[in-house]
Amino acid sequence: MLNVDNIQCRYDDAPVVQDISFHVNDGDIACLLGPSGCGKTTVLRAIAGFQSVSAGQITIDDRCLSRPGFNLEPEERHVGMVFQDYALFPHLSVYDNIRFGLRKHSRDQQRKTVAKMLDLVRLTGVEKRYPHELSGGQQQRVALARALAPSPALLLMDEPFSNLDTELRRQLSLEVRDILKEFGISAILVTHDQQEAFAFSDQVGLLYNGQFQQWDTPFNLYHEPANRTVATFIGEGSFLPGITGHETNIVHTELGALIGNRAYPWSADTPVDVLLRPDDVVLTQHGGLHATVEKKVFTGGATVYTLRLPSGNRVSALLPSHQDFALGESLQVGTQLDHLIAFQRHDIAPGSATDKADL
Ligand SMILES: Nc1ncnc2c1ncn2[C@@H]1O[C@H](COP(=O)(O)OP(=O)(O)OP(=O)(O)O)[C@@H](O)[C@H]1O
Repeated sequence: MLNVDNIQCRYDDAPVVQDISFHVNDGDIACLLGPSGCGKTTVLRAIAGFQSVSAGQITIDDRCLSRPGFNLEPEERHVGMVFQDYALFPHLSVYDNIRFGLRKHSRDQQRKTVAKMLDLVRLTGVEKRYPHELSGGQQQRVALARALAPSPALLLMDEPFSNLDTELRRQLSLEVRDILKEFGISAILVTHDQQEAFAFSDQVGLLYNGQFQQWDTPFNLYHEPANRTVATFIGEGSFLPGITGHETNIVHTELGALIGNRAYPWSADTPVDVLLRPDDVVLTQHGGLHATVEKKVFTGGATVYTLRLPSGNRVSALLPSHQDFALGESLQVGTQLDHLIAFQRHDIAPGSATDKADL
């Protein structure tokens, strides 16, 4: 449906994002994730028509929206937008805010659409109120209703939940996802919150320094990171040094011989770093290694421990919180892995194809 083909955007003649390609299928929710300043909003603004492209093109259903020298007006794109700060008109009632994009429709049609939208965002009954008479969460629902009222082909959302407190943020983002899915609305979310990106989206693109590091499902970003940047940014994890064995799927580490399920491209005795997620590190009864509890973060159902291994290397372990270990306590730990993600150490530039292997 939406096709972003190799676009580049510039500010003051310097490229800010480049080589950006992805597509969004009908009814899919995509997400642009990345640290502050990596270019997420710039890509979103290019799709909305507020930012021109200096290379590549953007199309919706084969209709060209942008290419160098051509920028279809934002209002001609059939794209809705929801912003972080709600951007409601303060002097207009909820009713008038929602019907703002429906000025070409008949009064009767406007009334029916506004009622339908209020029902959709579960706000029926507040149409006469003004934005300042609503909570932040309610204002954002009105903004969503306003953006969806003209039936856009695509909804763009720029950090729409970040002005809300944590609990409301989680709750509203799940509700909005349900609404989009129920009505088959395609959308792109911009966020720097990884948990939000994972819970909300079908596909996530990780942007770093203006370039995509990986465009994939949340599951693959977590379990199959394409390079060190993705492995470091996504999820919690530690890199444990190891040496490849003579068998092409084994890495020898302090935590024992870790066995992957695929062959790696390196010769024996190559220094590598193995990515260990906190749920890969487990307590063992027999064998294993003694590790000292250095830090602990209680998260409710589980506790994340930072463990120091005899070598001084540190790993994280996610353990059920009913087993409560004290700082300084010694635990016997091992690993439980489905497959290995390893990166060759130092001698190849991070991010290059041969730098990484799934084992
Ligand atoms: N109008 C502008 N003129 C010049 N540089 C800009 C302009 N807007 C953004 N930039 C720069 O472009 C880069 C990308 O900005 P952008 O807003 O797209 O990042 P972002 O990933 O959305 O960040 P954040 O999460 O902080 O909103 C930043 O370095 C920013 O300083």
